[in-house]
Amino acid sequence: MTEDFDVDPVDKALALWGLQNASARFVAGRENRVYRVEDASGTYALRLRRPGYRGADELASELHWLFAMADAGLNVPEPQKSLTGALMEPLGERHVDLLEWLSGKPLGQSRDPLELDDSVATFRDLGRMMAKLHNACDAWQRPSWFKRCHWNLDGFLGEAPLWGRFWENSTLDVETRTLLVEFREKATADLAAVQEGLDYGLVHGDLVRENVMVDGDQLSMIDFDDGGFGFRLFDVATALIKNLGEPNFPDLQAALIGGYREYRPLDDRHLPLFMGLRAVTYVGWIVPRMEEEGSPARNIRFINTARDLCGAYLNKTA
Ligand SMILES: Nc1ncnc2c1ncn2[C@@H]1O[C@H](COP(=O)(O)OP(=O)(O)O)[C@@H](O)[C@H]1O
Ligand SMILES: N[C@@H](CCOP(=O)(O)O)C(=O)O
Repeated sequence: MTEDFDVDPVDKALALWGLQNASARFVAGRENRVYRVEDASGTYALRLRRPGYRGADELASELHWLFAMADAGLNVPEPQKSLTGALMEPLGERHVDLLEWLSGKPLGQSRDPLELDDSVATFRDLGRMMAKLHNACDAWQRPSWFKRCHWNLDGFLGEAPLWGRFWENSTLDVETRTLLVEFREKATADLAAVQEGLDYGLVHGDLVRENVMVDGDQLSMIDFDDGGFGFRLFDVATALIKNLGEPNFPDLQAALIGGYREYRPLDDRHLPLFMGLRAVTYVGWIVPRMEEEGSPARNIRFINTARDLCGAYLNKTA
């Protein structure tokens, strides 16, 4: 369903935060609708959350989590309270929230080569920031009603994976489908065998380049929409997967893991499994989005990455 969100709902939303005189510029709308809002009091990200993706309890959980992480000194956008003192407000069929606007620009775009002065140093910093996030998550006392998704065995590989039944993507050729089905079976057995020993807790879930902001030597994280309970290696795999084409990928990986280990232990023996798991999530994610602009090319890219990573995993562990 398309919605015609022009000035009206945005004005209504701004008024809920007492920002009726602020200027608002549309920034993004593929998932949530995001506006950059500015007035004398500061700059903010107004988010009209997409309907149907997360329940009100999950959205509220995300905001309380974010608030706690900002409070703990993490570089994340602090949610702003509305005039009623709430972190989010209902607006029609949606919920809206207002976050602190973080300075800088995204670390990169998925399809383009990285353009960083020192990509290895940046990935070391990213590893450090990720470990600090995991530490702060473990230290945080969650409210009893806290509810987020679970990136666990079922969430990746069960009958209804969080991002969809990747093996049923109708564009898969027979050979690739067979490979992904085989990966699903093997990954299920392997994850079941090792999961008890793996670091598990709250994870960002989508630390791709677009969700890491860079301002000078300062990094920050946005978009906790897919955050939930998960294996910490999932965050590592997510941060790495869109960089596989970088000529210095092994150095980026080593730097990320090295930076992480400065603040938190990390057993990376099962990283290839999580690279495969991360890759197949995208093959499922694209299925209901196949008609969107850019989707055919994205779909091919996701399938190729999954074929490479899952194929490598199966060959290595055969
Ligand atoms: N707090 C923020 N500070 C700065 N930029 C933001 C902030 N929140 C969102 N943005 C910008 O808006 C874009 C979309 O926001 P995001 O939360 O990633 O939504 P979605 O994943 O739904 O597209 C981001 O890529 C970023 O450019
Ligand atoms: N989950 C991503 C998928 C887009 O991947 P990309 O590699 O094309 O950037 C999203 O939310 O956009």
